[in-house]
Amino acid sequence: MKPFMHYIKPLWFPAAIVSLLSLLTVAGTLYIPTLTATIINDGVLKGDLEMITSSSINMLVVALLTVLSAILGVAMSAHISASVGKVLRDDLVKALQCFSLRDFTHFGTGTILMRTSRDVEKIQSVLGEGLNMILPMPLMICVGLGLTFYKSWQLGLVILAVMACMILTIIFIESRALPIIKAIQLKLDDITDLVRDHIVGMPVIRAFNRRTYENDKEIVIFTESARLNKKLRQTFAIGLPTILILFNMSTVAILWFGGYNVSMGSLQVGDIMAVIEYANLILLSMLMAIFVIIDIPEAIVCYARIRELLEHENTDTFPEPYASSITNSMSQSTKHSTNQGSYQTSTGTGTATATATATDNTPLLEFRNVTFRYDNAESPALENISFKVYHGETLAIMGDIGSGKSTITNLIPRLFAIESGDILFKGKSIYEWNVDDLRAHIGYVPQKAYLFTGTIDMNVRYGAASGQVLSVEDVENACHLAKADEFINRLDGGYQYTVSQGGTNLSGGQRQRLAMARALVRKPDLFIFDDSFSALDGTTERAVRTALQEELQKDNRPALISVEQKVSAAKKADHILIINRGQVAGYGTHDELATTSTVYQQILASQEVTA
Ligand SMILES: Nc1ncnc2c1ncn2[C@@H]1O[C@H](COP(=O)(O)OP(=O)(O)OP(=O)(O)O)[C@@H](O)[C@H]1O
Repeated sequence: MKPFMHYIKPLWFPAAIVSLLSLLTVAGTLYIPTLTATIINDGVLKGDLEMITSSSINMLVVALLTVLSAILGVAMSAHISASVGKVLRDDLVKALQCFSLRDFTHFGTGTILMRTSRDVEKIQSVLGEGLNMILPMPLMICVGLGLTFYKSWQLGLVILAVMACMILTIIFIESRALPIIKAIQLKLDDITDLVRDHIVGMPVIRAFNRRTYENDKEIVIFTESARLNKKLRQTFAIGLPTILILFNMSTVAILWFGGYNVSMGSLQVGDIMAVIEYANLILLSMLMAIFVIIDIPEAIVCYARIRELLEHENTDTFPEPYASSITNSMSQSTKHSTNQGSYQTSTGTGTATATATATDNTPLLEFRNVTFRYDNAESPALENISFKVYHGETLAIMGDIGSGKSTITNLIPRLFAIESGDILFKGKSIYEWNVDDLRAHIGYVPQKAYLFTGTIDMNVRYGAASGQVLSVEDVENACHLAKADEFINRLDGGYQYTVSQGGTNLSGGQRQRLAMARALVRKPDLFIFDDSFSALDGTTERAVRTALQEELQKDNRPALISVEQKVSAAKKADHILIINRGQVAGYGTHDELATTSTVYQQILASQEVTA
């Protein structure tokens, strides 16, 4: 695990200033009671008014300087903790961008959200408070105890004894609290998952009157969380009064031993006042430091949880013969680059660029005996899939629900890695492509259109490949092709209309059209439309399909792979791929399949289409 100091190192200068300021604060804080003792012993008891006045002025100046250095120290430590928090969050975001889709499923949304928010927050607060509270503590103890022993060794021993009792109490509390803290953190992850599910699924919950059912689930998890929190508070409740009692007992013991020493003539009254003040400062400083120290184990757990994400190796495997070369290149590449997607920037054995042109006979895309399995699935979702798509061609994929159509489309931009076989793009395995370059050639419209918080313009521009500069006309033209311009112009602010998270303030059809515009603006070589037309009305669908056909005639002759539900749409494609239970059940034109494929014949029959 990368040591935490790695994050502090670049901040050595502000850290050094905080240390210096805390030294000044401690010196000033301890100087005040020393001065008090002098005022009482040499001023008050001897009736020396001049001495009292000059010492009081001194005390005022020292007090002001001490306050100033304390304020500066707090400001500096806030700067350090905020900077560390920022770097940690940056690292986390970069690491998450390198996660495969499997990895997200493996960890779960709740824990990822908690680690990037609450865990970082905890580390930040413990670091900030630690610099303010823990850093001055050793100095306060050493100098405070030294001054006390100088005045009276018996009083020094009293403070030491109280400190020892305090430490034992804290160790006892902490050993009981730590397992509860860990359990609370796991529960918080579950709560985040549950609440997120409820917010996203609220329409379904309401429509099906499942409020009570969901409430019951909430009650179980919230009750358990409340029980753990109560247990934690009870654990602390035993300890804190004990510490306060020890605190007060120290004053009583100092007065008792101090009074005895004064009566024996070995101590002055002012010294007792000073020692009480030293004891208060030492114990208070210890107490405040302990409050932060109590939080350190929790912060360590948080850091370990964060590191688990930061150091997580992408779990996707690669098909032979690319596995070893990709693994090697991954280990050499800069980890956690900022590319969006599953792998590091230089995954793939090379940085292949287009090796075939529109006039070549090389297929634009070729699946060669591809087999793919989802995590922990007993049987593969796809088995031995083979087909080719050429430039300018349209391929419709059809099949039953859950037969594997979307899975095929997801494999092309390497959202998942295949188990065996190969997928070739422009004659090169997609595993030999630099993943960013590969994706730059693909305009992907997922089955469920997702939009990001921001403007419509920003969401469409999201489709730009890296380095591609888009003009206003490019955005408007893509929206026109996707027939999105009609509704955009009716919205308040048009292209600057604010889209809420996920695009929930737009209809399903509007979201789908923007998702298409996002793919079109990229001007890719391969369009992948995963059942993207089903959310559109008939007129819009026809208009978009016509516009898309015109795009396929452009100079770069892009191809289109489209998952289709309706035979009426699929029959216009150059080829149709029929998938049944993860296997190819037919490939050919509509006419060919209508006579050769029983699965296609069943689809025709179900849609009452005659061959
Ligand atoms: N992320 C996943 N993890 C595990 N299994 C999955 C995952 N996604 C899909 N599957 C399974 O893989 C199979 C193929 O799913 P896929 O989504 O490709 O089907 P589809 O033909 O596109 O279905 P639909 O017509 O409903 O969109 C299904 O049996 C499904 O249960």
